[in-house]
Amino acid sequence: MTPAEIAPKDRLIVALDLPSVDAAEAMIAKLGDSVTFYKIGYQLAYAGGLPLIGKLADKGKKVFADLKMHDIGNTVTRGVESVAKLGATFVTVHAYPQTMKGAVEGRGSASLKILAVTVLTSYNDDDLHAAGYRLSVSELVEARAQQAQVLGVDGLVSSPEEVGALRKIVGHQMSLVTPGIRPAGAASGDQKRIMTPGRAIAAGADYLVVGRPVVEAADPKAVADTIHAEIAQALG
Ligand SMILES: O=c1ccn([C@@H]2O[C@H](COP(=O)(O)O)[C@@H](O)[C@H]2O)c(=O)[nH]1
Repeated sequence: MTPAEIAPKDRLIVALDLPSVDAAEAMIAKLGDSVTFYKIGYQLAYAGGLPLIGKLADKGKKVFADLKMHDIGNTVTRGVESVAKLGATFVTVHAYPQTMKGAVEGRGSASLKILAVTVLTSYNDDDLHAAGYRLSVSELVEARAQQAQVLGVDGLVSSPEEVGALRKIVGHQMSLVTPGIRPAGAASGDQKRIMTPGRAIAAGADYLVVGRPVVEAADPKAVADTIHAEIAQALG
């Protein structure tokens, strides 16, 4: 999908990092028409949140199943086959060659898009070295993007800091999805590679993932609306 084909409202993906389906449904009600795209990750998925994917899809919302799969290829293939039946738009896998190959096989011709997580946005070079990698964050993100492209993956998850370099590698063939988004003045928490919504869009990100700055806000809808306004301004 080219940037012009993405509905501006869909560019903000709100991470429903909440402890229960009831809490998630209350947040979705608060956000109302302001948010069209939601992300379900570990916290909600393991609290019984997977059926929300179909419920949200039935209401015309899009859902990103942030399951960050990583296992032997056959298990990833079968897992993605199951996720493809839930109604999600995106599912994540870690950007290891066997994992990405298995995921693309499991997707087959389904409409589900596979996103490969390049290097988590809470990691910097020191964290990668502590985990045994010799490459820097930017080198590893770029190497994994090249592998993902060859294997037929649909999109990449990276920090907005890498988006410019990634566009040069993958053009507009792959969607670039960026967590690590912080409105000016928001606490970074455990995120290490961060950018504001406006700068991330200007850098070329297709989708922005925002969790705590929205779901922990006193007025989540007001924060989501402000992010949309910043996105619109950056898009010109
Ligand atoms: O590299 C990654 C991949 C996924 N995430 C997820 O995005 C949200 C970000 O939440 P914030 O509260 O806005 O920090 C969260 O669900 C992560 O699991 C990521 O942050 N970085």
